[in-house]
Amino acid sequence: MMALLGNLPWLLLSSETLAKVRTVVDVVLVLALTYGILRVVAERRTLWMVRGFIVLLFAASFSRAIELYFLGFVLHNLVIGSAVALAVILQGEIRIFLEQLGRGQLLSLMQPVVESSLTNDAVDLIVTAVKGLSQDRTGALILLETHTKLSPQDFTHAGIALNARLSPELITCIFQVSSPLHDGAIWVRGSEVVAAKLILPLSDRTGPWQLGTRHRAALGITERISHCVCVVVSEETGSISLAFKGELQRPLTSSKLGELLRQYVQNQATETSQPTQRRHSLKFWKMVWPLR
Ligand SMILES: Nc1ncnc2c1ncn2[C@@H]1O[C@H](COP(=O)(O)OP(=O)(O)OP(=O)(O)O)[C@@H](O)[C@H]1O
Repeated sequence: MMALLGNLPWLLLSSETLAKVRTVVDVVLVLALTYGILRVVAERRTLWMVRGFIVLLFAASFSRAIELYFLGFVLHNLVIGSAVALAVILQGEIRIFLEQLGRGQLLSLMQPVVESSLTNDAVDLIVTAVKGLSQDRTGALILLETHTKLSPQDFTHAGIALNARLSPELITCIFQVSSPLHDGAIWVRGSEVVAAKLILPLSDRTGPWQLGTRHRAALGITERISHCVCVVVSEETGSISLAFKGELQRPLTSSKLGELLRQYVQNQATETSQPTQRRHSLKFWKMVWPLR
């Protein structure tokens, strides 16, 4: 009886309408799944891969729908190959996705991406360290996350994990030439030094100055990823530079560096204090469409 009552609304619909409803539900579910996956994947290059995969998937389905069987066959096999490659590359993200599914936290897939922040306190500590390094002409490369997490795949080599509390003494110590960790960059998230000895992707640009590899590494990572800034101290001259979105500001005094970094903190706070709903839709469209 209950089953009959439950089926009543469906019985009232014609089979044609039912087919249309089913198609709409099907499309909505696929879009929701795509949205969920894109929400979990915060990192830009990973997002490119996932987006490429989704395009391939749609292309394969579309070519079959319009009966281009040979193209459909090739695309279908490409999808399978890419799925295997993605499963290997995106182990971490897939694990998070499956964990959330397993815990029944479907709604959390729609939540904003977890954000980590560069704080004014962290800026003060970094500026103190940079001031000392600059005076001693100790070369340094400090990568700072701003409002979205970086991941080891962003780097050419992810270095050595530290997960240590940020302090001027720690930074100074790491960059001493005698330290086994001094070569490469350090990665700072909030008030933590996540890792040292990172190798960053190099930029092809040399700019008006004949830039060495330390500065080109700062440009390289900030060209590729917009949610980070990179502080460079030149070993040769002690000059301080700041890279953001592939642009280098130099030479800076330590107080100017502090001022610029606090501005980033301020911008980040403004960005994350937008009404949640608007932020969701903006982030979604930013993810689906505009990546440089
Ligand atoms: N891809 C990279 N990622 C991270 N660090 C790097 C990278 N390439 C070079 N470095 C760091 O830069 C150092 C070499 O700096 P180099 O003299 O070539 O650059 P620079 O920009 O002229 O810097 P400086 O003015 O300090 O000499 C290396 O010892 C290493 O610590």
